[in-house]
Amino acid sequence: MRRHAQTIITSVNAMASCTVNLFAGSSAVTKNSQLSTCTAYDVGESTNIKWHEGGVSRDAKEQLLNQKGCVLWFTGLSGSGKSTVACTLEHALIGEGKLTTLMDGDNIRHGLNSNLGFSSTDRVENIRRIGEVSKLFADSGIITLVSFISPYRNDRCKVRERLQPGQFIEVYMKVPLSVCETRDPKGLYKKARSGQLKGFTGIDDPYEEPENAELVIEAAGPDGNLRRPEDQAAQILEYLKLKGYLQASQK
Ligand SMILES: Nc1ncnc2c1ncn2[C@@H]1O[C@H](COP(=O)(O)OS(=O)(=O)O)[C@@H](OP(=O)(O)O)[C@H]1O
Ligand SMILES: Nc1ncnc2c1ncn2[C@@H]1O[C@H](COP(=O)(O)OP(=O)(O)O)[C@@H](O)[C@H]1O
Repeated sequence: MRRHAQTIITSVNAMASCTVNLFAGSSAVTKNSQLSTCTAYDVGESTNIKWHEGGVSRDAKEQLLNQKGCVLWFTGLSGSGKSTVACTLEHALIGEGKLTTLMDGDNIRHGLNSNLGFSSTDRVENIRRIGEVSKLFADSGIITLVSFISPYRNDRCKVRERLQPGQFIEVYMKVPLSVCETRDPKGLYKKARSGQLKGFTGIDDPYEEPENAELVIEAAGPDGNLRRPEDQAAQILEYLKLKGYLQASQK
């Protein structure tokens, strides 16, 4: 009962700051009208909408889970190991008693984003949409792993801007094209090289490397040998522990 009351107080306090963060990162927000009880806004294509305040705060959820909600954004060429390492890391986090979710480009394109292809316009929308979904998860205190090529720097920056400072952790799978191409588990590089597949990232579509990624996961270790996915995932887990993501803020 006491804990319940505390949670409610925290939520009410959080409501006060809600309006400040309301439209952070949104574009084209204009006041539309003063309705009888509230102010209505136009946002993008949506008109006469109002933000509903008063949900349970992120902090209350983080206390419940004893972790900090964040987005681990894996980016890199096809075959760089994004899915493998994200998956390995997710298992390790669950082993530590943490709540996670994992969104993978290939899988999300089977459902939510099945209406998108690989034109630059569609890739932009793919990343915008997943950026928004990942924000919803992170704002619920969940450690959110996102594994998309996300080739354009500007799109990744926009997702970062939508999140609170420290909530977006860019993980760059820095694996040379030659290594990815040798792996080629789906035979897509072969198809792209032969001209059967057009607009393939790294071949005839650009990949813009991150400039300030929180984590750069190198393909090879100091001995020059290729690193194992388990070791790459361990590097990320260590970072999360060191930076305090695996516990809630102290009260
Ligand atoms: N033209 C082209 N370019 C790049 N990748 C292609 C393409 N066509 C299909 N695929 C397959 O789709 C997977 C990448 O999807 P993403 O949603 O991560 O791509 S993006 O972020 O919108 O660029 C990617 O999966 P991964 O290999 O896991 O990265 C490919 O299997
Ligand atoms: N660290 C690694 N060392 C060797 N092979 C790897 C490593 N990480 C991934 N792989 C292999 O490379 C291929 C591509 O990995 P995947 O995780 O599907 O990459 P992506 O999601 O970036 O396309 C798979 O066959 C996987 O088993």
